[in-house]
Amino acid sequence: MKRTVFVVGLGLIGGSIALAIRKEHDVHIRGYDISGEQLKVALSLKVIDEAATSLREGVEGADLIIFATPVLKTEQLVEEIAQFSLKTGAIVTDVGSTKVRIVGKAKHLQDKKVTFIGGHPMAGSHKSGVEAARSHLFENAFYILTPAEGTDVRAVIQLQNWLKGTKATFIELSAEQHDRLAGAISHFPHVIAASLVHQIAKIEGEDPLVSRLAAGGFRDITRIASSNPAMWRDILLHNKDSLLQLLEGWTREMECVKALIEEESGEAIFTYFQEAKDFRDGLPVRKKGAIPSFYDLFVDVPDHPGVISDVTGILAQHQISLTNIRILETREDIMGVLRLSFRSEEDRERAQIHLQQEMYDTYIL
Ligand SMILES: NC(=O)c1ccc[n+]([C@@H]2O[C@H](COP(=O)([O-])OP(=O)(O)OC[C@H]3O[C@@H](n4cnc5c(N)ncnc54)[C@H](O)[C@@H]3O)[C@@H](O)[C@H]2O)c1
Ligand SMILES: O=C(O)C(=O)C[C@]1(C(=O)O)C=C[C@@H](O)C=C1
Repeated sequence: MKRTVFVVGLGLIGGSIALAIRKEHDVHIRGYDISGEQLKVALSLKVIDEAATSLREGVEGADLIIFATPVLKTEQLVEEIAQFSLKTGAIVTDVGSTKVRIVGKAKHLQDKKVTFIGGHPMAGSHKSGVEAARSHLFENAFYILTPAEGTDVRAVIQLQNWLKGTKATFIELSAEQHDRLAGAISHFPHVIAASLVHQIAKIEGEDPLVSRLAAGGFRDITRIASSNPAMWRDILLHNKDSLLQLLEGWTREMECVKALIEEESGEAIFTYFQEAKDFRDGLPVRKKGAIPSFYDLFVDVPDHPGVISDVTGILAQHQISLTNIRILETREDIMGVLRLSFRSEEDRERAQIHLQQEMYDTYIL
């Protein structure tokens, strides 16, 4: 008989995990979502095999239960299932961006003969919903697990085996360390991105030209400000202490920068940027995580209809797959720049050769 996986919350992450599990296991996937629409889409996209009508019904007989709901909800639901009948030996996990409060609530499951292991796949997107789910979303990303002290190591291995289709790299942290680090590398940057957008919105009130000029660097650094506000509200509320500490540190940092500018200390300003560049350039680039792995190729294209299909046609003709394509807006009035992303260095090299043969100017940054 097939084993049963129950996914609660069929959005971007729940859907992607379900697809990744299906790739490696012959399982029956049951889903539950508060939104009937998401459930319907998940069924029609074959992300799940069956829709549960309630949490109680969904957990029944499930071998693996995954919470992929917003973190405040997950905290409640993990406690709620403690009143239901759960299969002995089942593993319960979650994918929430915060861990301390969720893992704390999982203590209610201690007497239920199941094992709770907190989880957080460190990859995602600013998109939401099951339509955006992809089985390869977590490929090469870190997948943090936060088993509580004394957790049976066999359960941790079992969970990693369930999740091997994610092709992520598993790493174990305490829930506290997780929240401190995720606060610094993920939660806080989202606050900064949103604050930069607010700053421009205020300036726009005085000079509307500013948003038309906001391209390149501004767009890159604020992409994540387009993320789901409800999700980020919950994360900030959950990770309050780490974020308040980070905000204090950041305020001090900005005071230092302010002083450097006021004093017109050219050398110190140079060092400030140089040190940041050295650190960032030294971050691992072949993994998803702090810096995603991109094999980008830039192509100058004249601004005329059909040019994108010509470029993609050339790639298709040589069976080169793209992982992403984007028109950079900086030069829209003169000449377009296409940014093509590939899965490997080899794909990028082949694309460059074939596009150059067709007289396209290409370059790698
Ligand atoms: N988006 C990311 O980049 C990312 C990455 C890693 C982890 N996470 C975490 O994954 C979780 C889900 O995020 P997402 O991006 O998939 O969000 P999403 O909005 O795409 O999906 C969340 C789903 O949960 C459903 N839901 C909400 N309340 C519910 C309830 N009470 N019962 C059942 N379903 C309910 C929603 O209807 C929605 O379909 C969050 O905890 C988030 O912190 C997100
Ligand atoms: O790529 C993005 O859009 C993300 O914001 C993904 C991101 C991140 O901050 O890196 C967001 C939240 C998660 O908990 C993990 C990954």
